Amino acid sequence: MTKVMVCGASGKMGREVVKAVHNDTALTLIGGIDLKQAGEDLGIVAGIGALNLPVYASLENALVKDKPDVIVDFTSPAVIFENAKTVLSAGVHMVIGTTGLTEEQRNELAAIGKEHHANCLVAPNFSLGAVMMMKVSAELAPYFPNVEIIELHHNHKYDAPSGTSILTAKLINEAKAAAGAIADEDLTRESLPGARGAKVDDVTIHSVRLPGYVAHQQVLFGGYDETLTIRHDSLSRLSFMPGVVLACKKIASKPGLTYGLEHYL
Ligand SMILES: NC(=O)C1=CN([C@@H]2O[C@H](COP(=O)(O)OP(=O)(O)OC[C@H]3O[C@@H](n4cnc5c(N)ncnc54)[C@H](OP(=O)(O)O)[C@@H]3O)[C@@H](O)[C@H]2O)C=CC1
Ligand SMILES: O=C(O)C1=N[C@H](C(=O)O)C[C@H](O)C1
Repeated sequence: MTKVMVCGASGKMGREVVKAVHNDTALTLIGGIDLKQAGEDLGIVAGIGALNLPVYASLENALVKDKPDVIVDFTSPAVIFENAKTVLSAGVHMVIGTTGLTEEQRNELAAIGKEHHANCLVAPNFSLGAVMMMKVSAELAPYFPNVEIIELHHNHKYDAPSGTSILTAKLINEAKAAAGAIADEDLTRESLPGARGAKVDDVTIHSVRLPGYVAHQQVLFGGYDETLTIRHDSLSRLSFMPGVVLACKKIASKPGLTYGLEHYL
């Protein structure tokens, strides 16, 4: 049985992860970490009734009390780098759903994990549909090198652009570079700063934040008198749970730091 702790346990994602891990027969939930709900019962925090499991005030507190096989982190871009350093240095595998890690930070974490024999998955999106959207977008990009992304999220999201859109743009840019495909030059002048969105190399990303949305993304390809749009919608946070559970089960057999759930499928 794989012993799992959930960091960010009382958050929107954390509560769903607590339930999903608790409901899986191959995983054993042993505790959670969350600042404000520390000292409470993890099951009560997740809304499923008492489980007689602790919520710790910090990762450090949790790791001196018990040693999980895996820590799943859904906290915030402001703390994820420090959290990951703490977990990997303790020799514990880490499944990271939290967005915001830079390439440089991922490289540093890979080195720490290697030194302490701890594996790490950084997955900006755990839903199967989103992974397929990214894969198909990369396959289309050499044929349609003119591409923009619109990502739409709830208004409590910490970051913009989303982690998913950044990884999508990276995969598209890599596919275009490998094929030698080049987009038309964008000669537009912005009459209002920000009107054309943000660039990740050759791909423009537009971020929408509104109440009512969960997590959605469109990848728009423009061609010769035609357009092609790929759209993915997470209708609730349950869409991420099969990917999180799969990652907890597989991480012990995936050495090093992996970026993207596609490498686990
Ligand atoms: N990879 C994926 O598939 C997905 C990734 N995400 C990402 O996950 C992250 C969290 O999203 P979401 O659940 O919506 O956010 P929430 O704000 O709902 O939850 C974050 C939780 O983490 C807690 N927290 C903050 N700092 C710490 C810390 N140092 N130690 C322990 N707990 C801490 C917060 O507590 P407090 O409120 O007290 O600060 C809060 O309870 C974001 O980066 C988001 O983009 C979201 C959905 C899917
Ligand atoms: O904050 C969110 O909600 C989400 N964050 C991730 C991202 O930034 O891509 C994954 C998903 O889009 C939901």
